[in-house]
Amino acid sequence: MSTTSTPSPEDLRTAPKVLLHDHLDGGLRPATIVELAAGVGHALPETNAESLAAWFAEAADSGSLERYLETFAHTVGVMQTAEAITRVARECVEDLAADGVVYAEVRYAPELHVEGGLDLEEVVAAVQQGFAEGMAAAGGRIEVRHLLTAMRQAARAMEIAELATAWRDKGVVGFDIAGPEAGYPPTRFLDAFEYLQRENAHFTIHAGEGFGLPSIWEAVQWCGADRLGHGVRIVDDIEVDASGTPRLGRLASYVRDKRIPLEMCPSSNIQTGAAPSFAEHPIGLLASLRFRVTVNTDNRLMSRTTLSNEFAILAETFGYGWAEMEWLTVNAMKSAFIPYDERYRLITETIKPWYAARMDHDAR
Ligand SMILES: O=c1[nH]cnc2c1ncn2[C@@H]1O[C@H](CO)[C@@H](O)[C@H]1O
Ligand SMILES: [Zn+2]
Repeated sequence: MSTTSTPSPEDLRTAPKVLLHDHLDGGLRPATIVELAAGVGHALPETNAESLAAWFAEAADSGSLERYLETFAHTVGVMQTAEAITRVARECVEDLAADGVVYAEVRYAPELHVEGGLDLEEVVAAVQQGFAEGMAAAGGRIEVRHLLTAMRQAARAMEIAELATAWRDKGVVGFDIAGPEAGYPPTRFLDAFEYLQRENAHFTIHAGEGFGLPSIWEAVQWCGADRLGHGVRIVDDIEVDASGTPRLGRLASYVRDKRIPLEMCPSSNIQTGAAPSFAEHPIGLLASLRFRVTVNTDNRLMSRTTLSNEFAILAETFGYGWAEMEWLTVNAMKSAFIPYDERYRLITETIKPWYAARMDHDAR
């Protein structure tokens, strides 16, 4: 299903895209961090926007998830007032809309934004305000929803899960856990996941990034995750023999058979050491085996990336053309946490017509 022409970065930017895994506190504009930090007296490693951008990319490029996460001290540190949070949320929507994203689920951990005296509700309200302003300014070109994250090293998952259900009709569509994976298995938060299942609510779990198969197995088979954040290590359950024939183990088969979406983030995975290189990134194998693969940014600031840039990397590395990009985009839209009729409408009215017209144009 390969198309002949390789899409240019500009083409990739205009194509309608869907983003399921993007951290609000991993996508700030460097200039905004500089301004906000000056306002609250937060000390930054660099005070000029361009040097700060380079610092984040370099510091996050450590090969370890734990060290990668240390850089968030300088984003979370300037997101402690309602005004700052609203501004960051509004700019996030603007930046995603400018990159051609038509639907996004943006996540953050409310518990990390209470150091300036806000309560959890006020944090979510501040984000919602910014999202609403950004969407209004984009004039209907983009829909953005929240996912509320609980931090694995903390013990507030149940509270955050309840916050997610309290806000479910006001912009929040799901729940997640993030932070260091090794030593913090998903079952630590089983009460929160069971609560969400009883509430008919949706959740994704960061699993198979900084730790391997046991983490994915717990996320899916104990906790009932609707989607997997990254999930790259599922390849450890796939054996490719000398003739190149892949054999799936039981967990990999289950994930593929159940169409459990994998929120893959190529650039981020290289930085944290979850994948050795773009060419060896598991997304190539998993997409060829028809897992429900989706493409995401994770942290645009730390990876100095955009969703269209992640697609450009895949186009270059694996030769993906418009057909593959449409498949990945429809996969993401099918996997979103908004109601079926809304997903269906975006697929049939926004996504499919655009790719059909584009491929038709190329075929002439
Ligand atoms: O790829 C990741 N794996 C695990 N945790 C992450 C990743 N990216 C960001 N965060 C963590 O999620 C928090 C809420 O957005 C961030 O503050 C960061 O600590
Ligand atoms: Zn993430």
